[in-house]
Amino acid sequence: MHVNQLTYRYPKATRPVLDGVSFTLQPNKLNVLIGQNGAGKTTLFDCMTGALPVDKTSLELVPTTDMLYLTQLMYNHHELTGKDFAYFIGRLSQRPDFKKLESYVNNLSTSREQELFEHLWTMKLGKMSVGEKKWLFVTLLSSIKRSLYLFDEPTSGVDPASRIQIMRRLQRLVDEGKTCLISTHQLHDLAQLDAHVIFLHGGRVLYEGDFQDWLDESGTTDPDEAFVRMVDTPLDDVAATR
Ligand SMILES: Nc1ncnc2c1ncn2[C@@H]1O[C@H](COP(=O)(O)OP(=O)(O)OP(=O)(O)O)[C@@H](O)[C@H]1O
Repeated sequence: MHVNQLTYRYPKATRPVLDGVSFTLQPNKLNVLIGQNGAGKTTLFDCMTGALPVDKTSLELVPTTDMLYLTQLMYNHHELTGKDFAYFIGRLSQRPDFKKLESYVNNLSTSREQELFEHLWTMKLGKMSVGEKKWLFVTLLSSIKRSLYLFDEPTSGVDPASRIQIMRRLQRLVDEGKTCLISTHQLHDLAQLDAHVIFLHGGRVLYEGDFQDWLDESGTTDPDEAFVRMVDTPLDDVAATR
């Protein structure tokens, strides 16, 4: 799946947020979109999923009905319990067997995940912590069968242990042959994964490739430092590499 020369400008904005963005999603790696606040990551997800109107010829993806997109603004009805939300997801995915707690729990890989799921089953969404809700949403939504999964910052506000659980769940999707694109600011988490990095900067893709190669090219083992070095690159130099 490819994105080719995608351009998007918000109405009334003077400059496009995305200005000829091109990359190829790797099916066997976790694709990770990184970039500064305001670089256009959410805008890119919205363009890819049809939430924003773009020239369709710039998108070589599966149909939107075969995508799953978890936005940062997660659906949130405070009175719904984890179980209610699971029913809702079960209806979406047309999998009636998801009406039972056991069918979810059996799918979970660790006892910690199983305990957390049972804990959240009867809890209202309004009472869950940010991290608990994110973990629950990613866990339930990743059970829906799609070819392309897009998760906008699935681990922001999540403690390190739960971040690892979420990343493992995403890795499992990749292992099952699904294509997965996430955005994150937690770059150290990527060291544990086989990540394909897409670095968005100045409206363009400044780097696309393996996480480890990116570190090597940046001349540091610290991904945060590599990030700073990239965003410190003058935009004229970005233009020169186009
Ligand atoms: N509806 C809108 N109208 C006009 N400008 C917008 C709109 N939504 C976002 N923008 C602008 O587009 C730019 C990209 O925003 P976007 O949310 O895509 O960034 P992001 O990379 O996801 O940032 P973050 O890491 O903070 O989540 C920002 O400058 C933002 O102010």
